[in-house]
Amino acid sequence: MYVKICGLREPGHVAAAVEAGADAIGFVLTRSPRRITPELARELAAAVPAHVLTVAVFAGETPDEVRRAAVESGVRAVQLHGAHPHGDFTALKDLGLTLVRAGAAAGADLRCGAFDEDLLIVDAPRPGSGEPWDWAAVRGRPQGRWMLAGGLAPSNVAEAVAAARPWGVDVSSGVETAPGVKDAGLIREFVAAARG
Ligand SMILES: O=C(O)c1ccccc1N[C@@H]1O[C@H](COP(=O)(O)O)[C@@H](O)[C@H]1O
Repeated sequence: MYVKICGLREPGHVAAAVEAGADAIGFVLTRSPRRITPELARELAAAVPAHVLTVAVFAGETPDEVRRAAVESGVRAVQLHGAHPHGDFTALKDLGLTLVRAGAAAGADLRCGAFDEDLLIVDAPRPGSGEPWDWAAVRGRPQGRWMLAGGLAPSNVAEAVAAARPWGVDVSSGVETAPGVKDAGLIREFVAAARG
C-alpha cells in the first residue's frame, strides 16, 4: 500500500512521516490553510531521503506558475488538483518530474495515464476538506496506479481501503489536530493502519 502524507509544513512532521514509512510527502503550494512557500518546501524537501517522493500540490495555477514554483522548491513530483486540462500535463512533461493528476471521481477519466500523468488521485469533491465520501462507489473503476483520498484518517483508512481497493492512499486533514496543524502520532497511526 503506497502512502502519501500531504500538507506538511514543519521539519518534525516531515521526519515523522519519513520514519513512519511514508512513500510520498506533499507540500501545498496553492491556496489552503496548509500553504507554504516554495522556499520552505525546498528546505523541507532537502531533509527527505531519495526513496521518499516529494510532491508539490497545485490547484488552478497556470503551467508557467507551476513550473516556476516546482523548480524553486526542488521537489520530485507535481500534483495538479482539479480541472487541469490534458495540455497542462503535456506542458510540464519536459520538467522530468513525476506528474500526479488529482480530483473528484464524478465526470473524471479514471484511467491513470489518460492525461500523461504517472499517478492518479481520486479525491472528495472538496480537496483538503477532510470530508469522507462514498469510497465504495469507485471500487473497480480507476485503472493503474491510483490513490484514494478525501476524509481518510487512522480510524477509517482500513475500511476505506477495503471499500475502494486502491493502489495507495493520500491524507491531509485526518492526521491533523486543526486545519494545517499536523500531529506526529496521527501520522504514525495512519501509516500503520493503511498497511494493517
Ligand atoms: O490539502 C489541501 O489543503 C489541498 C488544497 C488544495 C488542493 C489539494 C489539497 N490537498 C489534497 O487533498 C487531499 C486530502 O484531503 P483530506 O484533507 O485528507 O480530506 C489530498 O489529495 C491532498 O493532496
